[in-house]
Amino acid sequence: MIELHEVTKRYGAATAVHRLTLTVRPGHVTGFLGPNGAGKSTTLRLILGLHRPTSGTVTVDGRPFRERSRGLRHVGALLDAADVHGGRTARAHLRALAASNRIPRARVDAVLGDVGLTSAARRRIGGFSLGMKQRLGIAAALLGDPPVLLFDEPFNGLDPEGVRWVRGLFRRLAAEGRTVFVSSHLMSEMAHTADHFVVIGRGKLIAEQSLAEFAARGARAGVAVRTPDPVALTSLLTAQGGAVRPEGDALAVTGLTAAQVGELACAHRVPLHELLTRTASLEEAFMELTADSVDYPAGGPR
Ligand SMILES: Nc1ncnc2c1ncn2[C@@H]1O[C@H](COP(=O)(O)OP(=O)(O)OP(=O)(O)O)[C@@H](O)[C@H]1O
Repeated sequence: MIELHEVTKRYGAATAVHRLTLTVRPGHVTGFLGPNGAGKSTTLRLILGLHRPTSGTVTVDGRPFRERSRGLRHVGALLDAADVHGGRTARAHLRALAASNRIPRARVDAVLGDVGLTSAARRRIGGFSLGMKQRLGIAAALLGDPPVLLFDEPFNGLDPEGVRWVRGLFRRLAAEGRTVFVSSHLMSEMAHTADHFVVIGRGKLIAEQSLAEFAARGARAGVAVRTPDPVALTSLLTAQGGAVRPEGDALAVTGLTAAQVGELACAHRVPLHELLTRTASLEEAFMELTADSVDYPAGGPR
């Protein structure tokens, strides 16, 4: 379990993380989302003890991570796949990590196999593609068979097969009872990978919830219905407390379930041509949640 309590991190006058309190639990893949500059990488570095909080406490399984020797046995992390010694071979890199964490050498070839790099084990890392470096970084995170795993943007540079593999790997690690905390900008990937989400903006917690709760909160969540008699149906639905607005040739309804809409229409003999429950995509929900916290919005099309 990862616990942050009232954590603030300032760099000079800039506040990267502001009074952040959150718990990341075992048995789940928890997605860590936020716009550029929201404080995700800083938070991961605080968890790993690479930065000290200006105030507040950060613990992993009840203790600050910094206090643990042989850290890779407790927490495996991939922060920056490019941050490796290019002159070393993949195997030498992992052997050095294993030796300094008293991890049996046999684990090195095991994790190289797990990430599909066995045939590249003797090659120098400097010649690796970004995707291969990501795989190597994931191998390093798995090396100590740790109960807690942190990944910063792990999908970067991976081909579709790699993305699918990482997705399955994270789910497997969580199913084994580990804590898996993953930051990513790829909402669609996270929707397929994570079952819990933590969203931050400008260093502050915006939401901490399950995938279902997250998707249900978007403005597009609700019921869509098509009928040849929208006037009659609109007055029926609003009389029952629903909010109705036209959307193309359909009506978007909130405040009533699809079952309620269908039963009302049936009872009053209003024909329906289509009736469906909609959830917002993760991306839509994310955009709505973070709309006020975007530091670097892109200009619109010109
Ligand atoms: N070492 C540092 N010195 C000064 N400011 C920093 C430092 N590291 C981060 N910051 C600032 O803290 C804020 C949060 O940065 P951070 O990298 O944690 O965000 P992020 O959510 O990981 O962003 P991105 O999605 O773009 O990677 C930013 O405003 C950044 O400029």
